[in-house]
Formats: sequence, structure tokens, C-alpha cells
Amino acid sequence: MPWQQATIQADSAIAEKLADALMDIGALSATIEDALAGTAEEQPIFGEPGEPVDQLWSHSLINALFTEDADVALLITAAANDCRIAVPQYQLGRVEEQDWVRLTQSQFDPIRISDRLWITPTWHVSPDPSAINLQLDPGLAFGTGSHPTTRLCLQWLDGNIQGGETVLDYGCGSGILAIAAMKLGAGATRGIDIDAQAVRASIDNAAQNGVSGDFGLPYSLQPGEYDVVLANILANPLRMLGELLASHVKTGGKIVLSGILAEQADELSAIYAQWFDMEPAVFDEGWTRLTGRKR
Ligand SMILES: C[S@@+](CC[C@H](N)C(=O)[O-])C[C@H]1O[C@@H](n2cnc3c(N)ncnc32)[C@H](O)[C@@H]1O
Repeated sequence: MPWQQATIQADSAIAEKLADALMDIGALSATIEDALAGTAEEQPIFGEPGEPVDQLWSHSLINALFTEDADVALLITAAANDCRIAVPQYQLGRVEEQDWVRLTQSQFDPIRISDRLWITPTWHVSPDPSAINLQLDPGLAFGTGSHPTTRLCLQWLDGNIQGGETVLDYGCGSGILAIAAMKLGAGATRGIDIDAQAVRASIDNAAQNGVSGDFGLPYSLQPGEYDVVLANILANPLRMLGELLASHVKTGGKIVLSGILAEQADELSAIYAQWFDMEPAVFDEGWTRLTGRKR
């Protein structure tokens, strides 16, 4: 069944309200994007829990999907009336029925972390069968290896795990870091996440990869010290979790922090310097990895 797609130009001040009104009035979906995406004027916007983003792009586009028989002109007019704005300019197109699973899968290729470490979706043949291949499919939990924050941690693991280290992955998401650590030879490994769905995904992904990490919610984390603690979360939780994370690192052990924007690096490094001898930050696409050795 094909659908009708309206691409609507919207003032940033009204884009969110108009998208909501379109949904209320019968659109199947309504997403907002940067009208300048893919150009030099593209405007990245990052949000943090507890710091809601009240800003949209200066030029926004709403992509709204409607059934084949919907009177799109009438619906957009009604939504505009709801928002008390003039009927916006829009273009109408058709979205044909496709094999959506295949289309989605075609967007995920194997990711090379290093010569010996690859992240490969299950439907792909591994590019190098002799390498360490993590089989991970995109799912509901964060962590497919494509995001710079994850990649920075995987590169650290690849360069630093020698064998037998105990590892805590705090904010494990898909479990990718814990699983990579185990595949690289780490010893007892624990993964923690506040999201029960992430814990479930980590358990499933570990089984898929033939390793058996111990994953759970934060309350299940017992006092104990690890050789390596990884936390790819975001600056705000990392600010608050410093003391807790430090308490789980052995003297001489390592902390690896990611999910930090480049401009937040100095501040976060100063916080963790209370417990760790911090090392120079490493940057990738505007994101930062911080590492330190526990005193
Ligand atoms: C950016 S994802 C990282 C996932 C994975 N470790 C990776 O590197 O790709 C952050 C994860 O941290 C979890 N998280 C956020 N705040 C947390 C907290 N205070 N305690 C535990 N987990 C948290 C989120 O649910 C999410 O799964």
C-alpha cells in the first residue's frame, strides 16, 4: 500500500506544534528535520537528560505521512488553523510499499574498529572471518558501533585489553562494550543499565556472541572494584556518577568515559581528576573520550 508524504516548510517557532496538530488530525507520522541538513549550514543540536533542548533548527521541514486516500490539503489546512497560522507551503509525494526490512538492513554495513575487531550485522558475511567479529543488529538499545562515542570506547578496548581484566560497563545499552571486552579476552565482566530493555538486549546480544556477561539494573551492582570501568553515557549523568564510578575502580585501574562533547571535556576531566590521573583527551567528530588511572 503506498502512502502520501507531505514535506512542509515550517517556521522553527511553530514546527513542533504543527507536527503535533498533524498527528492529532490523522497523519500516520510527522517528523521534523533540519531543512539545511547535508549542506554547509547544517546545524547539529545535542540534548542531554535534564537539559531539555528548547531550540529547533532555524529552518525546519516537517515530513508527514498520510494514507493513500487522505485529503492532505484539507488536513494541512485544518492543522494550520489549529495552530492559528497561515497554511504553509508544502510538496506532496508518494512513498511506495517496499521491503522495509531489506531497506533498513542495507543501511547497516560491517564497521571496522581495527584490523582485528569488526562489528558485523547478523545478516552480513564478516569481511574478515579471522578477525574478532561482534555480531550485533540495530535494536531498541543504543550501541551498534556506528556512533563515535561507542567507537572511541571500542578503540580503547582494542588497544588496552590484554587478557583477564575485570570490566564494568556502566550504561551498557546493547552490551556492545562489555561483549567486545570479553571477546578481546577480558575476565569477569558486568554490564549495568537503568533501562530494563537495554539489559535484556545485552543478555541476548551476549548469547548471540557466545559470551556470558552478567547484566543488570543499577540496584544489582554490588560493591566491588574492577580493573576497567567504562561509561559511555552523557556529560550530565557522568558529572553526578563520578564518586560511584570511582568507587568501582581498583587502585591503578582505568576509567574510560565517553558521551562527552568536546567543549565539556575540560570540565569533566577536572571532576574525575579528584580520583584519577587523567590522560590527554581523544576526540572524534566533536565527541571526547577521557581516560584516567585511579590513584
Ligand atoms: C549512549 S548509550 C551507550 C551504550 C553503549 N555502552 C555504547 O557504548 O554504545 C548510554 C546508555 O546509558 C544508559 N544510562 C543513562 N543514564 C544511566 C545511569 N544513570 N545509570 C545507568 N545507565 C544509564 C542508557 O539507558 C543507555 O543505554
